[in-house]
Amino acid sequence: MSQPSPKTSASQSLSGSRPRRVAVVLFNLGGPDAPEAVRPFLFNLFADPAIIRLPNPFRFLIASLISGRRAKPATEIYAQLGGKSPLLENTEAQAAALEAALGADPGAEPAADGAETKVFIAMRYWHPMSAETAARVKAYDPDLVVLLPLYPQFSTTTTASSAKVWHETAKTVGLTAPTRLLCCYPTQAGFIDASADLIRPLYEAAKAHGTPRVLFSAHGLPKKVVAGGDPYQWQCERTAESIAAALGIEHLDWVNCYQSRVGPMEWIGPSTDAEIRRAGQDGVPILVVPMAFVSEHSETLVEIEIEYRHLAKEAGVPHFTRVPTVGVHPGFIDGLARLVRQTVAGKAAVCAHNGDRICPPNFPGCPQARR
Ligand SMILES: C=CC1=C(C)c2cc3[nH]c(cc4nc(cc5[nH]c(cc1n2)c(C)c5CCC(=O)O)C(CCC(=O)O)=C4C)c(C)c3C=C
Ligand SMILES: [Fe+2]
Ligand SMILES: [Fe+2]
Repeated sequence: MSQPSPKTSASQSLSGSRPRRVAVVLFNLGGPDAPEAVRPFLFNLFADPAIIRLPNPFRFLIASLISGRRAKPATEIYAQLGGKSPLLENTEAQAAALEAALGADPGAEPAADGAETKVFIAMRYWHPMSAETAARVKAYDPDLVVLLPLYPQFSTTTTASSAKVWHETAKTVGLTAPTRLLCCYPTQAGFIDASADLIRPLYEAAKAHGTPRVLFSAHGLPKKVVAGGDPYQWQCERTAESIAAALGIEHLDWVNCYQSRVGPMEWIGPSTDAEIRRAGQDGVPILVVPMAFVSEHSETLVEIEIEYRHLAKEAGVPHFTRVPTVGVHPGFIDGLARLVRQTVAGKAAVCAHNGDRICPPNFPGCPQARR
């Protein structure tokens, strides 16, 4: 880890000058790093007011109850991955790739003007969490902080929850540098083209088994959250249409569906399992594209790879393909680097879900329009 280079003034304002030292903070969910961590990880998740919308002490009570009940099945899920989630190591690989991409091309557009950039990780429900990362970012002493969620689509349950905790924690540790949140990028070219790139050869291979159907499968949300104004489903639909268009396959058979439901509430649909059964009835091969996740973890490596593959076999689907997440695909990483540069340059991308542009006022599905 390099030492920060000297700056003219620690409290240098951004107005009228480009930042010289930028901290990019990647937000992700976090996952248990050992079997003993599963229950406290789940407690942190269900104690989040963005997930369980109750005041305390009821929320903590419910979180304690649900995490206790869910710990056993969740531990079994993580046991299939060696007892831990691979999310942190995969996010670290993305952080290293992004840092390299940001440092590698000083001539890129828009120019970063020689700003030194360091990439950090703040997980929401397991380590490293905001408190430890905010302290490390403060020690780096940046003159700009860019918050970059590894969630292409904005949700109150993910990006907004992480941003809220980040701002509270930054205040607690005395991190006062100007901070910009890059809210979302569901149709950003780098993300979309990298996704299409990964699908194309697998689609060609699946054609040997019939005309494939592409299932763009996103993590679901309770219907109530969407009815409350969460733009996540709207943005997921835009991602699915954009990847489908980028594939450039005539008469492509595709559907947008939702996985990973937990709890008794009604969730948005159609569900991925219902779509797998329908594909079985129709006798078509399927490709499952995890379009709301950008790296591998339990929801892709267990739920899709093991559980859905098994369900597809039972349902009579002739051929099942799990498409990998974009991970460190150079097109995806370069797309993120471009968004960061735009944000640093103050040009755009504070809200990047409308391509690479700031959304017009009250643009449907834009989280900025709801403030
Ligand atoms: C697009 C990203 C995600 C949204 C939206 C989201 C909402 C959401 N999640 C739960 C409950 C659980 N999620 C769990 C795991 C998990 N969730 C996401 C992403 C989103 N969640 C990821 C990346 C992961 C995987 C973590 C890992 O494996 O490392 C879990 C734990 C696993 C399990 O028990 O199945 C729960 C529980 C809710 C309730 C919710 C919206 C209200
Ligand atoms: Fe989740
Ligand atoms: Fe937007």
